[in-house]
Amino acid sequence: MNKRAFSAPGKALLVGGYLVLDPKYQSYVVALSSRMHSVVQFKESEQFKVKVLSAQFDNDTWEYLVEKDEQENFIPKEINGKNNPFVEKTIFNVLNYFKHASKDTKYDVSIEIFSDSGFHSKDESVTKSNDKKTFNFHKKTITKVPKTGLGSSACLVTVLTSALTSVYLGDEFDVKNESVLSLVHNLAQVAHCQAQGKVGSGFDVAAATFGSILYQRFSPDLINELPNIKEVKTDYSESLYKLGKDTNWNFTHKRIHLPKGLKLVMGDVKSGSETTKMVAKVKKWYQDNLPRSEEVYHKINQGNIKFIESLDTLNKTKDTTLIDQIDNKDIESDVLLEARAAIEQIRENFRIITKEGDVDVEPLVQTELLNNVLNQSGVLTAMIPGAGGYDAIAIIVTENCEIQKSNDEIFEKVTFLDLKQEDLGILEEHPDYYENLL
Ligand SMILES: Nc1ncnc2c1ncn2[C@@H]1O[C@H](COP(=O)(O)OP(=O)(O)OP(=O)(O)O)[C@@H](O)[C@H]1O
Ligand SMILES: C[C@@](O)(CCOP(=O)(O)O)CC(=O)O
Repeated sequence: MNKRAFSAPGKALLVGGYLVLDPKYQSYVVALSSRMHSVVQFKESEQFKVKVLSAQFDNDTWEYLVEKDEQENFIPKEINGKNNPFVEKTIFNVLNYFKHASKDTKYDVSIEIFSDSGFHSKDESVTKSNDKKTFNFHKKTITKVPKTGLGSSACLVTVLTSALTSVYLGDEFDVKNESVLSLVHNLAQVAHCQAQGKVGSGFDVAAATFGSILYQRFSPDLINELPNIKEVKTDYSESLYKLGKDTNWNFTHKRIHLPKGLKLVMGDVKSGSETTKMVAKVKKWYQDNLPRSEEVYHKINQGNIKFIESLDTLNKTKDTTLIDQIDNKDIESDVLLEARAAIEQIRENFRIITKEGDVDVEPLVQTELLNNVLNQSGVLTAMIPGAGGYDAIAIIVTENCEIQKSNDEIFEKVTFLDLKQEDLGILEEHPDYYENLL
């Protein structure tokens, strides 16, 4: 049996929350060292089967028999009554994409999923390791273990898409090849949207695939226009093939990385904010308050762009005193002040939405926490990532700064996550590194 392994990173949307849903706005998405992994093995078989095992979550297993409907579309059917829409939609899309190329070849595919500890609360878990990797094992099924908000479903879909695509493409599946990444991205976006039942901005799947990026979304019509095979009797694979391979998705995913000497620190505060409800409330506030709401978005966007530009300037600067200025709480340089002011402009306007829209984008407790964080030495700036709410904070600090070890009572409710910014998205991993975890 062939055996290969892949991984994809979690994400933090540092600037661009809500605005990223509109293709006209840019966002700054950081990929994280917390990764999801897939280990895939397959052989040709009489019966088409895909088995996915996520042993860390009480040995969760999903086993699909793949059959064809009247229109010859591949339909995965779970045989033990277990449901995981993200797994099912990924299998559905990858298999139908390759339907024509694969002719009638049937496979028996087995995929193991491994998830780095950053994605879920470690409470009540035990670690298992070999000399290469350590993973946390939970007593509960995946849906019962609290998440930290790093985008586990997007990473899962991305590594599963990689695993299944590698079955079909063999040696041509090279994750250093941009067209391979584009194909995985396109198929993973489709599967993720279908599993979520909505077309989000897709920044999480884009970061899982391409790594840390400036992101501007694709048009939601691309996915909305795919046929719904429950309503229309049609060959789905034809439309999907065009969308996966021959369509220009027209989205931005330009590589970025944090400036030298700086690092990202993420703090998990308390899970509980529901992104879908928050997005609905912010959209309602926006519609009810036009044209003023557009001005608020405009100011947030100005802040986003100022932040992106100041990080770009920092990436190019030769000024060696800047890190000391941050460490000594003596920030004088224009570019550092600009980066701070940009985030303040974004936060100020998110607080307007919070108040007027009655939606906790930057609730008072988070405002107080972030303001306290800004007073610590070594801190350049701090924000609520993504949709905001009570979930998390993101802090950009100097490499020497050890804020995550602080005993200051302001961090009483904060659990710092053991992760860092990473440049790359999908990586090919060594399949043996996942064996004999004890
Ligand atoms: N390790 C895993 N094994 C199997 N399924 C997983 C795994 N991680 C995530 N999933 C799937 O993803 C679902 C969680 O997706 P959901 O969109 O609710 O959270 P998320 O992507 O982590 O959200 P956020 O963007 O807020 O971080 C799980 O219920 C499960 O179906
Ligand atoms: C509010 C939104 O812009 C970001 C949500 O980000 P997160 O899942 O909170 O990291 C929604 C989206 O982009 O799909």
